[in-house]
Amino acid sequence: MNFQEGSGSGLYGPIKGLLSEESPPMYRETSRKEYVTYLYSKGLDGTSISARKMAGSNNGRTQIVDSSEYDRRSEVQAFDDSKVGVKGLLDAGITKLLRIFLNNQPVIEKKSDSDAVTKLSIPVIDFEGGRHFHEQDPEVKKQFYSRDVTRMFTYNTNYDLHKASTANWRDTLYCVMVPNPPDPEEIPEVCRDVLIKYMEYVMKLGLTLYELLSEALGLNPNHLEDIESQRADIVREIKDACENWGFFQIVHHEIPSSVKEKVLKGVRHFHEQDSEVKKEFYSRDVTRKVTYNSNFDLLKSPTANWRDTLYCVMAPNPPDPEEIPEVCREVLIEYTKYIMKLGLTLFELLSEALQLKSDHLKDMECAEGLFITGHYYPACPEPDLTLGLSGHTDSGFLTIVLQDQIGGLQVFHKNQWVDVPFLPGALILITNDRFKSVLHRVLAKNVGPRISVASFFRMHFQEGSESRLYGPIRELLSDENPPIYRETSRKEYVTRLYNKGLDGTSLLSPFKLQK
Ligand SMILES: O=C(O)CCC(=O)C(=O)O
Ligand SMILES: [Fe+2]
Repeated sequence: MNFQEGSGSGLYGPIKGLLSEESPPMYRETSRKEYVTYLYSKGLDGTSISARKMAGSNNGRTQIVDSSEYDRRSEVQAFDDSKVGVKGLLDAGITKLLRIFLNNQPVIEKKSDSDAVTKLSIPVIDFEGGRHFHEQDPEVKKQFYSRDVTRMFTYNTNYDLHKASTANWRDTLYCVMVPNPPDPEEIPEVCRDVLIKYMEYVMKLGLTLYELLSEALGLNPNHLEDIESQRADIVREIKDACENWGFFQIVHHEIPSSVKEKVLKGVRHFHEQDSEVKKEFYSRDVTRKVTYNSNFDLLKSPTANWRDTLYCVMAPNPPDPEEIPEVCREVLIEYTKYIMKLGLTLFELLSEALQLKSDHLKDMECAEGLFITGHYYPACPEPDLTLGLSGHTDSGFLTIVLQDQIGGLQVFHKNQWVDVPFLPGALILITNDRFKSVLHRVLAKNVGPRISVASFFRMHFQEGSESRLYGPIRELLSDENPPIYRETSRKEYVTRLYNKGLDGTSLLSPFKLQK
């Protein structure tokens, strides 16, 4: 807290639960005021302070293919029997796409036509706000220049200019954001919105870190935090994103960059192994926990996509580690732990956003099943004639997608396809049911490979109890809000997905009740 915030009389000292005769206190108690005053009077002196409509617009190029002109089934089968995937086709030097990849939707807009792609963009937090403040006209900035530590917003050069032996080459904008947020009008306009949003993310990250630090000290996870109120802001943002987009990007989550880089690399290594090594995994047997193939729906869908995938059923019953390809074994196991944890956090926030108790979605077993897919989209010789992944809605309760820097993922929003830009460190999340289940696809590109890892929270065929039925959450139903969908079992639902393939239509529509 800053000077003027909170109770002045609270004292802080070593956590009592950590003290004993062998570990007597090493530091005396102090008040916030004494501590922060000391910081300001000392300055930085080098010492410790000890403290995606489907047709889209028609102005693009169209591609119509009559699939009855050739024996599609046997060409598909021949491709499947080769077990080399689209990567194998590229490696063999093809420069023209096999017919099975040509898009036979009645119309597909030319994807590279930027006018056909919307100017709408996924809400992303602009972290440039701080820089804009400093690059304003000095006269504008002067009104904030102050050393009055009771002001919520100030700007100056070296907060300790008058105390420190050496001044530093730096100007700073200071903002006291919680517990009593300033009136937004007090925040410099050029960075107002971004500071407010940024604060929300930082508060959330702080909570997580406090929990981890508490646990590292062997204390109750809530020991170090009592700033839970900030969670309400995140829940509000999530509700808004889920109702309006069915999609959001998250930054500042708990998965270390190193783990994300390693899992993308691991998936790439798997796909770039010798075809003979990969063939032992090539299968369409949905009862196997770890398989690899090109287009899970190759034999059902109207068009093949330019993509190969490694599939791993990781929860509730993980495979024997030996079953996971060696080149990505360790990292997939590690990534699973992080994704399960992040999933639990997201299900809590989503439950709250639905005004249910935090554990509601978890208690419904939404977080029990995890199906991880490692996609490989090689550079495509004719990217305008096919797709990396046809338009679809996902089959799980929630999907967390990690994509690399190549891009190509799009979501359908307000009758337009919107690009999902690569954000370093961002995860992409797709929600189902009351919240929008967003239609999305991946473009094929002439650069690549593009790697992505999509983690679906859903059980696979053989997992969990077969009799369990899923339908609209009862607590969300009322006379004004009658159920829109009928109940279904996991088996019926997943079987439908596999029988239907990705044909550009919503997976949920067959489960709609008649009006
Ligand atoms: O590769 C991507 O970015 C998206 C993958 C996806 O939507 C899926 O696997 O369902
Ligand atoms: Fe998807």
